[in-house]
Amino acid sequence: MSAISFSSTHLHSWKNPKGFGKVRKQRDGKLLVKCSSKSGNPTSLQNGVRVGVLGASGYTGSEVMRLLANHPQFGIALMTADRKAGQPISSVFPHLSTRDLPDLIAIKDANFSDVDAVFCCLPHGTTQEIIKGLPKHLKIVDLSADFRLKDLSEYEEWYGQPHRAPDLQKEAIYGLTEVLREEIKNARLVANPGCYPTSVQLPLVPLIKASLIELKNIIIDAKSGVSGAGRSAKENLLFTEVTEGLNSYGVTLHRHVPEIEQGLADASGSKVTVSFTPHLIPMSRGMQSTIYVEMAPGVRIEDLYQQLKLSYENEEFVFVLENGVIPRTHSVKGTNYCLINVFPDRIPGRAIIISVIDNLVKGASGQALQNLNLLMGFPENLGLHYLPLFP
Ligand SMILES: NC(=O)C1=CN([C@@H]2O[C@H](COP(=O)(O)OP(=O)(O)OC[C@H]3O[C@@H](n4cnc5c(N)ncnc54)[C@H](OP(=O)(O)O)[C@@H]3O)[C@@H](O)[C@H]2O)C=CC1
Ligand SMILES: CC(=O)N[C@@H](CCC(=O)OP(=O)(O)O)C(=O)O
Repeated sequence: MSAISFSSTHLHSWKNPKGFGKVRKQRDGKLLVKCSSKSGNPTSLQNGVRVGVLGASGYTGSEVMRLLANHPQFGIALMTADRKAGQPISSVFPHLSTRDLPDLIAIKDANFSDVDAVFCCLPHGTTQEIIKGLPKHLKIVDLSADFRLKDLSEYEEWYGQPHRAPDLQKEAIYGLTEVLREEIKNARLVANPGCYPTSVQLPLVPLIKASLIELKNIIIDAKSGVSGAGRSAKENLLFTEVTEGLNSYGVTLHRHVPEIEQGLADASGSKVTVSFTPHLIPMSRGMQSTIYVEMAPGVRIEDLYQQLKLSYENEEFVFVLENGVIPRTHSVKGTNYCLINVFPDRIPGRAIIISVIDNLVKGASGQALQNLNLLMGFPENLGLHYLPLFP
């Protein structure tokens, strides 16, 4: 299989992009998703899904809107913000000015009776209180970390506060699509994975399930573009602090450690402890996890490679590159792809795995759209046909 190929379904919906725009109710009560751009021809769609974007003035919110521009079934019914509530999207995100979108409003002013589903793109901590107050008919994909950890005491330990919506937390399904697809289809609330945990679990889960690697001595050296930290102003994110340098952070303490360990423990059936060090690199988006593992006795590098190839041969968004080809963040920029490869370490018995994603797409809004497609009964690839921006 070539590294990047498209099925005919891809090409069909890629060539005929409809959708995106405001949702309006017609006199006969039928739903009209008015799909238009200021520069393009309006098209309309009956019985479309009315989507709300909570936190639409942030990076993941804006990425949801970019992706929905290619979606044939979802229309944007409402968009919320906090400090920027009351502003038109064109003043907050000039790059979306060409689109006919609702103005940003505060969540307290939102009417959810005309909405079917929401992307919740809010800061973790505040999210659980907000989701607790949402009507029960809504399907929700939450991009924050609030509902990812199954063990509430672990949540409290790593997030420094007791969980304020424990019942909802029990209901939530972890949204690593390629691993939990069947559970996600029947969920109401999906906890979309963190970006680092996505880039780490996609290569490791199949290898652990096949008992090809040891559960000890897993070392993850991960690097993220600055958009991973969100759009709000922070001193450590100033241009002067970030440019021309590499900044490690959260050494041994990052809150993605328990999320990664939870996913790997689910795959193995026993406890897993990892070394994980994230770094901020001077680029806007993109993420690489370089993972050092010990192979199980008698296992060869070819076995790891074949297992990964086999696990992902029918997956659209996860690709194992040709032997020896090094995954690069440039190759996934703006796309929902995760590219993986595995290399023999010079230390006998060890392997080096490299995994790259775009933190804002497969690491956040793209995977969230993949999940909402499943929740609403659509093919999971709908609206996700983007080739990378390269170079
Ligand atoms: N950035 C990334 O790569 C990834 C992010 N995530 C997670 O997704 C979520 C969103 O991240 P991101 O888009 O980067 O964050 P941003 O900081 O860019 O955006 C946050 C959004 O939430 C709104 N908001 C902030 N506080 C409140 C509040 N108290 N009540 C209501 N709305 C509020 C903001 O409104 P306003 O602008 O008006 O203040 C803004 O729209 C976070 O939980 C993050 O951890 C997950 C994976 C990757
Ligand atoms: C560069 C950067 O700061 N990245 C964020 C992770 C973003 C993400 O995936 O995280 P959550 O959804 O779990 O918040 C961080 O390290 O906290």
